[in-house]
Amino acid sequence: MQWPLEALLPAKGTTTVSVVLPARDEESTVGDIVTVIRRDLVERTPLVDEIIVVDSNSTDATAVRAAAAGARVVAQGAVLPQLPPLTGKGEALWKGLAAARGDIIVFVDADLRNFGSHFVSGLLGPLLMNRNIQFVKAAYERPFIGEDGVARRGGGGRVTELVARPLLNMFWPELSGFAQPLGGEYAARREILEQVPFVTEYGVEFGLLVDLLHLVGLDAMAQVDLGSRTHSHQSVAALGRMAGQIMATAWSRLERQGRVLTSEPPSHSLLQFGLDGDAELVDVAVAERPPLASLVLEEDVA
Ligand SMILES: O=c1ccn([C@@H]2O[C@H](COP(=O)(O)OP(=O)(O)O[C@H]3O[C@H](CO)[C@@H](O)[C@H](O)[C@H]3O)[C@@H](O)[C@H]2O)c(=O)[nH]1
Ligand SMILES: O=C(O)[C@H](O)COP(=O)(O)O
Repeated sequence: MQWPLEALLPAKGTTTVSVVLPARDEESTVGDIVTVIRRDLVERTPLVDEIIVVDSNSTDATAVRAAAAGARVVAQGAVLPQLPPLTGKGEALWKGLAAARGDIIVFVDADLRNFGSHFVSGLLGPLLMNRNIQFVKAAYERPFIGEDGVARRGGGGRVTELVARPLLNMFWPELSGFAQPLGGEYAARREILEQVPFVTEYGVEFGLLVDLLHLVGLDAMAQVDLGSRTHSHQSVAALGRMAGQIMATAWSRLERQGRVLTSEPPSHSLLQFGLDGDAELVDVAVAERPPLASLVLEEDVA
């Protein structure tokens, strides 16, 4: 289904829309993405009310590039500074939600290499046109772009294929129809995002899908086909750590839903081996932020 801007604009009415981009060291892509959103969806067709880049402890020029392109840049640690800081992508998204003012929040990764404004307008389509829809997830083909620059169809999304999809089919088969459960592009109404916890690190997308299914039910969750998505690939070792975080997230939800009983908690240590046989013990634990709506801020009680 197509979502022409001329149909979306009247449907938007007074609804406000925030686009939130979590970004850690994305100086090479974040500026172009912000520029396209601002040009197409703020200036030409005013569908988007604010663009926020959450600078996730970058050590490069991410914040400068994002601001120069027209985003409001917030440092992850500067949002809700009274809370002890946590790390990772989930933390960046939760802080982005806290900083955003829109009725609808659109999350977009800041490392996309083939970004077009249809990523945002496509995600907005079902939410603006149908009041019953609460959450929209993007689907796309995910090629793997090798060092030779050649795109290999079906080669991307390795953690999705090897970890997330099998886990979802095993334990939450209602969610198996989401073609890209780990993808970073999705949109939702603020009021439901504020009612679910956010897992830190890379467990956030898996946790949100499972928790939102519980909160709003499958009929309120939609999917849009956005064509193809290319991004920066991480190393296999980094994806191993991501996989560990996603398994830890799945386990926490199984426990919470009373579907597993455990006499001792699973280990969160992962022993990884380098090319020289050198071993490194890494921590794949994930923390969790509470639903934003449950947060009693000091200024609220004062
Ligand atoms: O500590 C972090 C780590 C990442 N990011 C940003 O989050 C986005 C996605 O991170 P990336 O490292 O590119 O993740 P992928 O390897 O692409 O992982 C995929 O799978 C993850 C687990 O579901 C999702 O979080 C990602 O969105 C999805 O693209 C990018 O804009 C990053 O800059 C942060 O803001 N803070
Ligand atoms: O979603 C995933 O599986 C991870 O982002 C890894 O993606 P990649 O295999 O395309 O790097």
